Amino acid sequence: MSDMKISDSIVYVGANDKTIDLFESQYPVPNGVSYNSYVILDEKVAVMDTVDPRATEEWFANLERVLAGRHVDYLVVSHMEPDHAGNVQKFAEKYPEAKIVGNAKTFGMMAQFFDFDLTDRKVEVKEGGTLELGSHTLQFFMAPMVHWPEVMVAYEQSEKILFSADGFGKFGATDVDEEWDDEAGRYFLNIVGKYGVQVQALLKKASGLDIRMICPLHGPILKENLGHYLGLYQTWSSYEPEKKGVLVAFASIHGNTAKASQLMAEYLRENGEADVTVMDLSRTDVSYAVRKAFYYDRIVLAGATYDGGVFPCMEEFLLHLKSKNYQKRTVGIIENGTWAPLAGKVMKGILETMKNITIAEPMVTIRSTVKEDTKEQMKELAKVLTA
Ligand SMILES: Cc1cc2nc3c(=O)[nH]c(=O)nc-3n(C[C@H](O)[C@H](O)[C@H](O)COP(=O)(O)O)c2cc1C
Repeated sequence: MSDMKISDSIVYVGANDKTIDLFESQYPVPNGVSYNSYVILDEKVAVMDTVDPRATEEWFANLERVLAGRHVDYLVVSHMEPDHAGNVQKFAEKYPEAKIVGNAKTFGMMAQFFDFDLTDRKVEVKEGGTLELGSHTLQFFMAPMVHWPEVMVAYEQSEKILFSADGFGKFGATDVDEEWDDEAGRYFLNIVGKYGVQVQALLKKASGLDIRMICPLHGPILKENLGHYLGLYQTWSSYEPEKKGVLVAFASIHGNTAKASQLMAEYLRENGEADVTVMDLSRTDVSYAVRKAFYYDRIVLAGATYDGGVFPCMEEFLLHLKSKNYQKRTVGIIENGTWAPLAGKVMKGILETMKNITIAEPMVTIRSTVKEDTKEQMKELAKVLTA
């Protein structure tokens, strides 16, 4: 990849990965992912994070070219997750003159991941601490659990750049032209979503800084319209919906619950609901469903009964939502069962363990296929949900 100039003194040296199957062994990334890394060239030279071991060679080649023979003074490690810190030991061996910058927790983890001598090489920073590079000064702010405990972000004071670690990250390689909100939302809500309170704390610290540019560790560098991105982070981290609308998410074995879900969407639209999305949980990766569930203010869960419980893809979806702190939403429930419908009870049971969830009545029970009486129940539920 060609070097990307961030400014006269700052250069991008990261790499795009378009061959990875699942990011974090879990998330499909149809447009790949980038592992961002930056070099600040001043009287002192600082490298901001390493990259995933999948991109080691490309990163070292980028780094060498940009350094053009200069020594490295500091490697700043924002956190120890291997997709960014995977090359810390290799870097430390290749650049023995470089000091490693982290906080107390970073160094505790570094010893767990690696086995190299940090004596005389550690620069331990604390909240608000600074690192002088010449005309550039990095100031560090701790961002615990956004999304690992040792995370810290760095604010470069002269150019007003926030090196935001995984904050403001996005799936997708940097050379792919795609809209930011959806893939950044899927990244945030699935990966950092659980830690809304901690993200709010970081946003509060950021509000005291004059930020002109955000350099995250995944996805594009944000240079314009920063209020848009900060606003979305505010919405996501406070678990507020992005838009008024309904997700109808279904788990159907033989297709009847799927048909009922399409019908439910029709009834919602007939009641004036402008934005309704229907999703097949068997055939949609759960990370997209989680993103859409947070996007809207309401959801209808339609699940077939399966072995005395709910069809597993619905249960998995609900457990993901619970682990990401899904809350502040109204939920309608449709269950289907042929001999002993139980899916509704199971779905309700999981929902009741979440905060601020309102379950809309009536809960609809379908026995195998939709009949007139179930149509009436669904129409009633649609009315309640759109009231
Ligand atoms: C393996 C399997 C297990 C099932 N277990 C139950 C059950 O415990 N109770 C029940 O009422 N229906 C059970 N059903 C029936 C489903 O709930 C049935 O598919 C549903 O009523 C029709 O909806 P669908 O076409 O969306 O799958 C089961 C179906 C299958 C294939």
